[in-house]
Amino acid sequence: MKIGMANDHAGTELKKEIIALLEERGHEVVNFGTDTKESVPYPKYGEILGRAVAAGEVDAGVAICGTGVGISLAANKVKGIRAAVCSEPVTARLVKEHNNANIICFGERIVGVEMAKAIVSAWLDAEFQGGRHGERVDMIMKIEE
Ligand SMILES: O=C[C@H](O)[C@H](O)[C@H](O)COP(=O)(O)O
Repeated sequence: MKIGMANDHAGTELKKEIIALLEERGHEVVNFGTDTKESVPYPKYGEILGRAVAAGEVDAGVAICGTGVGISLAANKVKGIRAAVCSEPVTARLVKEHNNANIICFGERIVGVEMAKAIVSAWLDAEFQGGRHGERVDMIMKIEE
């Protein structure tokens, strides 16, 4: 898959580890920045990633900020985006299986490197289950109309 990555200054270090994981797993990574610790606004990066996923420029996205929340709120404002904040892998699996989350988010100030890798792996390994979950996701997407 082609996976987009975006983060603010609070996610720069963890992003490097996640890019390495994604590349080890054979994915192509598109890095939308930021790549320094100079303070930048997370809404900008959430929006950039959200628009790239919604446009099909990338297949899915990983977003990091201090908590994962701010960047998820921004990404979720883009039509077609279901960005989910996770701090452990069970939720990460379920947001794919039940909610078909197309962006996974977490906080560098909240989770360690190994937990973040476990979150990303659980999300990538899971499959959307459709059925009743598909009907509910459709209901969410209709709210955008
Ligand atoms: O939800 C917001 C994120 O956690 C940001 O990364 C955080 O607010 C940045 O905080 P600061 O500007 O104090 O580094």
